[in-house]
Amino acid sequence: MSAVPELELIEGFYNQADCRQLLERLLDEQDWPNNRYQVGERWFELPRQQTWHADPGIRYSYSNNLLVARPWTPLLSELRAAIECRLNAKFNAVLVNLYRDGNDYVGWHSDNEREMGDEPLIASLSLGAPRTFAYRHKRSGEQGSTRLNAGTLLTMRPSFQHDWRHSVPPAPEVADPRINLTFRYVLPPPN
Ligand SMILES: O=C(O)CCC(=O)C(=O)O
Ligand SMILES: [Fe+2]
Repeated sequence: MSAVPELELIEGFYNQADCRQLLERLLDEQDWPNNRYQVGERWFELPRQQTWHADPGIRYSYSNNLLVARPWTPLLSELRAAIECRLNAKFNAVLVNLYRDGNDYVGWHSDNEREMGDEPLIASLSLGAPRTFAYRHKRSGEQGSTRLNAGTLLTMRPSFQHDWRHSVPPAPEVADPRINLTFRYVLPPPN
């Protein structure tokens, strides 16, 4: 259940034992890059770490120079297959975010890049420390939030990106890491 119809929550998509193992494997296997990036003359530091994996030929300009597409690892492919099967959907890319502790966050945004087309369906799997997922309507300002526990699969329907922004705000009391994977379908480049 969730407060807005554009979001669908499936709690316990993975059980707690599986979640612990998946988190450990991802922390260990993912090769987290340096999270500093440059825009013009200025350097910024991303307030989390992330890797981007996509099928061959898929290009995506999220955060411009930060995202170099990597191949799917066996573990990421396994997660993709399980989620595709449950949701009866297809994904060709995943953004893996590591929130090292409660100081890491993602600011207000919507995932509406042109490369995802007009109807972006995004599936988001959470592992590790529970964090708050907040959303705010672009026009009315209506706000809401939901807690994303380990093992929760959140589906964001296309209209969610049209009408709402979302964020995972800092939570300084959280000491443990969280990994979130957002599976996406990016349109192949035209040619
Ligand atoms: O960590 C989350 O739950 C959300 C991540 C997110 O919004 C994104 O990757 O675009
Ligand atoms: Fe997002």
